Amino acid sequence: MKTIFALASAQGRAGVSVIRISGPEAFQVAQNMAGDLPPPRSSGLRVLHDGQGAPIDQALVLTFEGPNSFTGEDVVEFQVHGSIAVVRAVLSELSLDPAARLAEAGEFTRRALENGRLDLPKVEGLADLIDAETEAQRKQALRVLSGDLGRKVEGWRKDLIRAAALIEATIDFVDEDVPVDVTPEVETLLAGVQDALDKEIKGTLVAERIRSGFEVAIVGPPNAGKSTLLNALAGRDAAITSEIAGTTRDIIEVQMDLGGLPVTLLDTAGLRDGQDAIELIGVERAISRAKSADLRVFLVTSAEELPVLPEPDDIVLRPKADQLSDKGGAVSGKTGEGVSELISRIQAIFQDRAQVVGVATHDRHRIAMERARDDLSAAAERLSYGPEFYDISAEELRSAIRSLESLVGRIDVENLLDEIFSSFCVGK
Ligand SMILES: Nc1nc2c(ncn2[C@@H]2O[C@H](COP(=O)(O)OP(=O)(O)OP(=O)(O)O)[C@@H](O)[C@H]2O)c(=O)[nH]1
Ligand SMILES: [K+]
Ligand SMILES: [Mg+2]
Repeated sequence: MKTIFALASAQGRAGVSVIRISGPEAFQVAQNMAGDLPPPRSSGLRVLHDGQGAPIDQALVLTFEGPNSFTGEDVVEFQVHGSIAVVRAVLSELSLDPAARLAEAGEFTRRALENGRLDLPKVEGLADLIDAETEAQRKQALRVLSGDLGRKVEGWRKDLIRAAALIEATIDFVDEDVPVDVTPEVETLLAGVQDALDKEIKGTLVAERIRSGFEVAIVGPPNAGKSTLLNALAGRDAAITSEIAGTTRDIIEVQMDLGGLPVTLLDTAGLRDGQDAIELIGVERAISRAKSADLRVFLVTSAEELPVLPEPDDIVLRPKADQLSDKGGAVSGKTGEGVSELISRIQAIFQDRAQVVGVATHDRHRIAMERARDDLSAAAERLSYGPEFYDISAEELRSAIRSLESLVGRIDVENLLDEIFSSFCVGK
């Protein structure tokens, strides 16, 4: 394994930049620049030199001896002044060392995985944590990174292995006429895992929203004040507003952090018939995006104006509250009346939906769990056909176990790695 190095902190000017070196020759490579290293798991101030002995910068040097490091290999970190020139000089000096090369994107994490320092969900959690922009995203990523999913999968796996063993034991006794009915215990084990899988599968769909954002579409007739409301919610002039009906045509998207939850607000074209061809395309898009959004805010003066049937959580408000004497259920983007109530309402709806998120958070998790669940129901059904089907039932259980193992990366990992690591940047 070649020793690798990279800038581990963000590119550009900063107070401090961190350069990480990992691999069997990390200590030697670091010594060539820093002289004597501090003992493992401690830090020391050193002057980094180039090959001619000229100083580059003063650095705080941290040493970690494998396997007790992020990658599981010997690791040295240089904390240097966060200057573009300093970082460039240190990296180019390191690249002159024949014992080391620049790391590829995600290569540190990949080594951590290969050395058993992280399992696959933890790698995904780490990627999510690095990408996290809101509180909900940070918490969700941390749950994955903490290894909860790996522990849960281990529990399910144990239950299924026990169930398979019970079935197989019965198969051995079938000829000997020993009446051991293990099916009640097997059924209980299978039902327990199936239940848990169902819950987690449901949660992954919402978890995906926490990562990418919940969509909220604002819909209503032309000139209802949709764009004005969007601007008020976003706190900036994201959409053009005017007294001309049919101002908005394309869908305008604004990303917001709503009480820690990522939300994408959609402003849509006013819904009406028989205008020019371009406006009609806008109306079609408005309707289809409104339907697929997670929530709709209708700005309408009467029920007849509703373009689609509201779903249970949807919010129906009357526009231009400032012009109404009865302001109940009305909002005004212009004066701000009712806007903070609307924000709280949207926030409460999504916080409520976010409750169902368990420890599985990725599409990859969902797909593996769905496969396991399908195998489990097949196994359970077969079991009920009687002893002649125990063989095939046990085989289906083993297939379910394999699906769960792929979830934590025990098997079938190689083809997944490239996909997962492609989202990492160099130095992670
Ligand atoms: N009095 C009052 N006027 C408003 C309010 N909201 C919007 N308006 C005015 O109503 C007109 C239309 O506002 P827009 O925000 O462009 O309406 P829209 O629903 O986006 O219109 P389209 O994009 O054409 O469908 C503008 O002249 C706004 O200034 C409000 O709350 N109160
Ligand atoms: K308008
Ligand atoms: Mg508009």
